[in-house]
Amino acid sequence: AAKKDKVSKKLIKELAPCKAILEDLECHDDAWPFLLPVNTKQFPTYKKIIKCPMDLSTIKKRLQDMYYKSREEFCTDVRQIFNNCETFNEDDSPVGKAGHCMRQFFEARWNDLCTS
Ligand SMILES: Cc1ncccc1N[C@@H]1CCC[C@@H]1S(C)(=O)=O
Repeated sequence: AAKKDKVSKKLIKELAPCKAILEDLECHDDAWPFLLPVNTKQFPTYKKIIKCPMDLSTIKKRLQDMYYKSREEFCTDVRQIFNNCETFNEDDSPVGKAGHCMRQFFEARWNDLCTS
């Protein structure tokens, strides 16, 4: 039991900062395209082009459900949002620009963590 407790304590320590970063992403001015799963009724080709859809509400649920086993798994899901955005949207489109901005914001916050 002691070993398990140590692991879970470590995990809470690891994932608490992820929750803080997620909240900052959700309230960012440029988060509007990424708050919910892409509407495949509005964008019927999305499912065909994007194999691993991801969005901020899904990551929030995964954090709450203790789905992530490490900080890295959280980071991979966040980067998936921005990679999908680059695949589907033109760089100079409103959604494309928002994606580049949000990725920069995230990576800076992520670096703060890793060096802290
Ligand atoms: C992130 C994304 N990537 C490709 C196409 C569309 C979108 N977002 C749309 C634009 C605003 C919200 C909708 S949404 C998330 O409701 O579909």
